[in-house]
Amino acid sequence: MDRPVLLTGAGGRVGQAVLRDLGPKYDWRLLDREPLSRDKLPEGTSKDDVIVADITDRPALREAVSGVGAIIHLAGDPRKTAPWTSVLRNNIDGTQALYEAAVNADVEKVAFASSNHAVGHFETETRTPEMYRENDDFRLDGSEHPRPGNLYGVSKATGEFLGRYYYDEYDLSTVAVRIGNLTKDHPPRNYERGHAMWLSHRDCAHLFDRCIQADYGFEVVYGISDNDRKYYSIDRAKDVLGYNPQDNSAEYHFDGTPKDEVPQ
Ligand SMILES: NC(=O)C1=CN([C@@H]2O[C@H](COP(=O)(O)OP(=O)(O)OC[C@H]3O[C@@H](n4cnc5c(N)ncnc54)[C@H](O)[C@@H]3O)[C@@H](O)[C@H]2O)C=CC1
Ligand SMILES: O=C1O[C@H](COP(=O)(O)O)[C@@H](O)[C@H](O)[C@H]1O
Repeated sequence: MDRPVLLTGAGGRVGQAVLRDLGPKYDWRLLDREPLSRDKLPEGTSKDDVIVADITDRPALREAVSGVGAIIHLAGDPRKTAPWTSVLRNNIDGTQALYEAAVNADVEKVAFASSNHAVGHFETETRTPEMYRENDDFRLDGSEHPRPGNLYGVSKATGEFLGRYYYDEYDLSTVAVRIGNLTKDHPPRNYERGHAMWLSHRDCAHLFDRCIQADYGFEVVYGISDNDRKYYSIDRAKDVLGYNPQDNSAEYHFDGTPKDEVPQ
């Protein structure tokens, strides 16, 4: 990518995981509604590369996307309990504003942070908890229709549809990454579902790197590490994006301690 990359929601958990590994690789433009402290900025980035603005601020977005080649769109309300008023504004209106600005600025591709909660209602009483276990072969692969588990999930499914529309109507390459559960250094502790959908920090950064580098039209992929326990297939991410994850929750005990740790 020879043009700048816009990262929205740059100050958050996913944004910081991306910047920690990909910081030196791209010419970044960073947008967040909260100011970013110096320690959140990759080396070589200055305050001039930071736009402190709300994602629904359309004039600010127009400026933010000018000259940009690709966008990683993370800004939004990430709470699974978020109320409708918040997801409507931050996640749905904000994502539409982002796509509109992207098309008008001839951006090449957009990677959108969707969520496991866009498909939460596949986790039915009859399937759980078996589907979280290693020997269960139930898989979602991204070709299924969303079945949101909450209003936050509805907003993420809507973001995916916006991507579909902007690709079909304007040829804007889009990938929706249904992110599992991002935690640093170890899978979520004592949480079966979390072990099945763990996304490590380095796999997260690598996956979004592939979203910037690869060629695609419209895609929906799952963003998890290569966990032995899984009910999301990562085949599409591997085949289309060249995703090559390094981590696996099976290398950790259920309490999150690494299995290969030498006892003191
Ligand atoms: N952390 C995870 O495991 C997962 C995250 N996601 C999605 O990834 C994205 C990032 O999530 P996290 O980094 O965990 O959340 P976070 O809350 O740590 O970061 C979100 C960032 O976006 C900014 N932001 C929020 N609303 C904004 C607005 N209206 N305008 C501008 N900036 C705004 C916040 O200031 C914050 O810095 C979200 O869209 C979330 O739904 C999806 C699945 C799992
Ligand atoms: O979409 C999201 O999902 C993750 C994992 O969900 P959980 O139900 O296992 O907590 C969540 O941690 C994150 O905040 C959210 O944005």
